[in-house]
Amino acid sequence: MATRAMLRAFSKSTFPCRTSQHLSLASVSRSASTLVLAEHEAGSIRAPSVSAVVAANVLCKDNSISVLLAGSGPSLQEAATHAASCHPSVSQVLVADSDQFTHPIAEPWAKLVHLVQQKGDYSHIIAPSGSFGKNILPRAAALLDVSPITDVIEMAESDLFVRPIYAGNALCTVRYTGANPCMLTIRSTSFPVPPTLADSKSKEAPISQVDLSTFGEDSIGNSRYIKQTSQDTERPDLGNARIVITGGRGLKSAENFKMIEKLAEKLGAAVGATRAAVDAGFVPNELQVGQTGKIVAPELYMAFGVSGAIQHLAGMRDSKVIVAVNKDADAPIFQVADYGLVGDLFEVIPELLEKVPERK
Ligand SMILES: Cc1cc2nc3c(=O)[nH]c(=O)nc-3n(C[C@H](O)[C@H](O)[C@H](O)COP(=O)(O)OP(=O)(O)OC[C@H]3O[C@@H](n4cnc5c(N)ncnc54)[C@H](O)[C@@H]3O)c2cc1C
Repeated sequence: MATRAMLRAFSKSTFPCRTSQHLSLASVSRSASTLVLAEHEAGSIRAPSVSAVVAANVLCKDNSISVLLAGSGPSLQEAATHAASCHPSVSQVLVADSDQFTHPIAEPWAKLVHLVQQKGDYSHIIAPSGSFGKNILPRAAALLDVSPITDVIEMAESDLFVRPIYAGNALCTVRYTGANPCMLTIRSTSFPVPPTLADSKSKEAPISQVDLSTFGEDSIGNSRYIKQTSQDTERPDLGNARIVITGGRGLKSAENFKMIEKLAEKLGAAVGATRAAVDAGFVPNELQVGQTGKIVAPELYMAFGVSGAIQHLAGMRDSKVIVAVNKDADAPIFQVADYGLVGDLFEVIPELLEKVPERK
């Protein structure tokens, strides 16, 4: 069985596809002052937004990171307090408090970014590469007349970034030669929050309100908030979980998929799925892992009845330890697995459920 280490070495060093899109040789000199667009929930800024601060810190060693939060009500103020102490490099938190931001709709947010950029003249604007950042950043970039760079996994220099292309099979180095601001979405799995940071109580940055007096009512645009549905809050968030248990088409039905959920419960894990499992209606599409789903990099990724299509691997190949169970010994998932078991998942999962102790 080819080991994952071999595959990684192949794709990251000897694979001939590390491309360079150096648009011009002239390097743009910037003194970095970065604005991070942060998403918050229940009075805290979300983990991917803290990763965006970690990424911003690679650019700005001189503590000049501003965090922008928008919303309304008391939970916004709680989130601002959290943002103010989430990383020692945060120099200020900007809060836009208005009913227009109660839901993260892209149009008013993009207009807000435009307004804040006009006042702050930031060299970089960074958002995490989830649905929040992917929704807002391109619109804000259009308003600011710059071209964003998405899915950055490495900040090589303040204007040189690495991002995956072809479903993660090649890495592309891009030099930004446009005008300020350089707008980026970052993959949070590539900028993990150091555990020591979560434990430490860092200094509190000042919090100030964004002046919205010039912010018109016309920013609502064509989008309308209908409702938000989210996964069971008892379970860890798929994007940040330490363990992910994924089921594929091999599970055969939504009823059988419940075995995956039971195992995840026992292990305190998040549940993932392949696109085939989602398309077959076993689980909702928020659980999809892969090129067109979520990108995960947990400590442990267990895949049951997953063939290992390239589009699926694009979302999980950076997991620390990969375990695969498949009845087909030639399934491509075994090429990236650290531990592989050729077997019938309908025998393996019940046995695991029996042997794994209940969580206290
Ligand atoms: C543009 C594009 C984007 C895509 N994006 C994604 C994406 O984001 N995520 C994604 O996952 N896919 C994505 N896909 C789809 C992808 O190409 C595959 O079709 C999909 O990942 C296959 O899912 P699967 O492994 O569950 O199903 P299959 O490929 O059908 O594999 C099922 C596996 O289960 C095994 N199996 C069956 N029964 C058992 C059993 N009893 N015990 C053990 N093993 C068993 C089989 O041997 C087989 O290997 C995308 C495709 C395209 C074209």
